[in-house]
Amino acid sequence: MIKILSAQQIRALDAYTIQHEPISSIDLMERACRAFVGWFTERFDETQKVAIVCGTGNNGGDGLGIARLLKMWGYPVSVLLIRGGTDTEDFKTNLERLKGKVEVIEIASTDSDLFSRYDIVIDAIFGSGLSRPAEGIQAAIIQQMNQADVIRIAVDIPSGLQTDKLSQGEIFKADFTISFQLPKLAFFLPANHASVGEWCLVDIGLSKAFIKEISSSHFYLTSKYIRRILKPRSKFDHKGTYGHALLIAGSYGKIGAAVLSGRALLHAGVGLLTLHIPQCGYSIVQTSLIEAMVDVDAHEHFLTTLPSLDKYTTVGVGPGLGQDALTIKAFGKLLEDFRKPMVIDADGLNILSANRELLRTVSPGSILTPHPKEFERLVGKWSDDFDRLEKQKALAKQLKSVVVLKGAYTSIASPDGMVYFNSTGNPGMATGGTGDVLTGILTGLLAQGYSSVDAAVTGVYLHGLAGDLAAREKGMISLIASDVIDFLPAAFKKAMA
Ligand SMILES: NC(=O)C1=CN([C@@H]2O[C@H](COP(=O)(O)OP(=O)(O)OC[C@H]3O[C@@H](n4cnc5c(N)ncnc54)[C@H](O)[C@@H]3O)[C@@H](O)[C@H]2O)[C@@H](O)CC1
Ligand SMILES: Nc1ncnc2c1ncn2[C@@H]1O[C@H](COP(=O)(O)OP(=O)(O)O)[C@@H](O)[C@H]1O
Ligand SMILES: [K+]
Repeated sequence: MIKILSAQQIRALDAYTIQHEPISSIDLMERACRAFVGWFTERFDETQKVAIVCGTGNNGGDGLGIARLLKMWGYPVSVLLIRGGTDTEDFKTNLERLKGKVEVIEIASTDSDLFSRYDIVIDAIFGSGLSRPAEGIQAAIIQQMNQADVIRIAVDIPSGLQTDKLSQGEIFKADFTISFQLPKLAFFLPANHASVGEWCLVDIGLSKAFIKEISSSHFYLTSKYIRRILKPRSKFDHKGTYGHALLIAGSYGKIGAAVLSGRALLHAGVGLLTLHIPQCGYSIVQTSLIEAMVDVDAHEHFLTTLPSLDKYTTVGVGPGLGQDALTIKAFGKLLEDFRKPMVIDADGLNILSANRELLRTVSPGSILTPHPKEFERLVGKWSDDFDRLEKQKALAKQLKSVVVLKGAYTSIASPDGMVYFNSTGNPGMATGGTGDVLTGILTGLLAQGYSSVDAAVTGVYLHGLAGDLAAREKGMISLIASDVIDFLPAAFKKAMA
């Protein structure tokens, strides 16, 4: 799991590394420059004409160092320098080291067309030291960089983008952001995608001991972390070891949701599965999910009655349920009677939004899986992505449950204020039914005894990984929810390898 640190914590991390490794600040900067150049030279050849736009802080210092190294590699490089503010010591040193090696053009206005003779523009104006929106000459140059017909690459973070709070004003629109060691919170928020582009991390040897010790409430999920959670099977395990899940899903015209969810639940490793469905779904489910048992509702078309709940380890509820008055009543009774953690999705969430008194009865430790529209119904409109994140944390705390907000970088908020951003998944999964698949996986993991947070984190990761493996074979456009289920076994194998 990778910690996501605030701008202030990143500064402290830099300072700690310098003091305790120990390494001089300029040598650390040189390491950052080399790491950037390592990434760059693997992708672009020496025919590319490169402009590096530098400010006068340490991000600008990085830019100058990168210019010197790229020149050594044989790239045609120019530095465009924007004066203003105080020059940092490492900036000054790197400017000195550049003398006679690379052309440095000081730019004081944007009158001329600065970028038409370049193929690639590297942005080193502001890094994590940005303290207010870019304005004046910096803003005008960022604007011109954004309009130029070039490949845009940001050093550490796009200039103008705040690391951990709402950004305003002109922001560099990177095709690639090469970030030093740790990702920034800003990278995970939808509104920043156009600025951050495709991002990657390069290791610059910042203190691992400091990173381990420092507290953070934001994390980025890694395969290593998931492998540690997943439990291998033991010789004498039997189906009772892995729980009996009850899935309440489907209504007339939406029995497919129950089938998708149920299939995923079985492949997630549950011991036993019973589906509770309306009568119209009986033959469909019995023929398509032969491993599952079926309990039939009193109603032909939707949920109105509940089976006896005692024997179930956990419940997954919501996909394709509909919102008939009788369904709402049965759902309310389910929340009241089943006091163990359960997974609530789709119409389960919509019913909660429309019948807010039911929120009080959500069993602590449950997992709620809204997509952004369902989340808006639950918490109201948000003013920006940071506000949305706060609302997600608040709901998790209020319900003492895990709130999984689905989308790119699905975020998982735990009741104790932690947020985990998922690293798997792709836009091929933006297709009907993939959410139902996730509900099945999460219910399956809860049934097997994983804690709610572990089940949510692991399930979201595996769901995305299955989607990635499916997309590799089928492509994103043709990918359907069933493909995600088909690749779930491969995802489990890969995650546990
Ligand atoms: N030893 C270190 O501290 C290392 C720092 N590194 C680089 O240093 C960067 C951070 O450097 P700095 O802290 O010097 O800051 P920046 O280079 O990000 O910012 C430059 C300066 O601009 C000022 N400023 C902020 N917002 C402004 C605005 N809107 N308009 C005008 N001026 C503004 C700031 O006060 C700061 O002095 C990182 O992003 C990274 O690129 C790397 O070299 C790795 C090592
Ligand atoms: N652009 C994307 N990147 C990664 N994952 C995505 C993307 N779009 C959708 N997904 C994933 O697909 C699933 C969609 O769920 P949902 O909207 O509930 O679908 P449905 O209700 O049709 O089942 C979520 O798990 C979401 O994270
Ligand atoms: K930058």
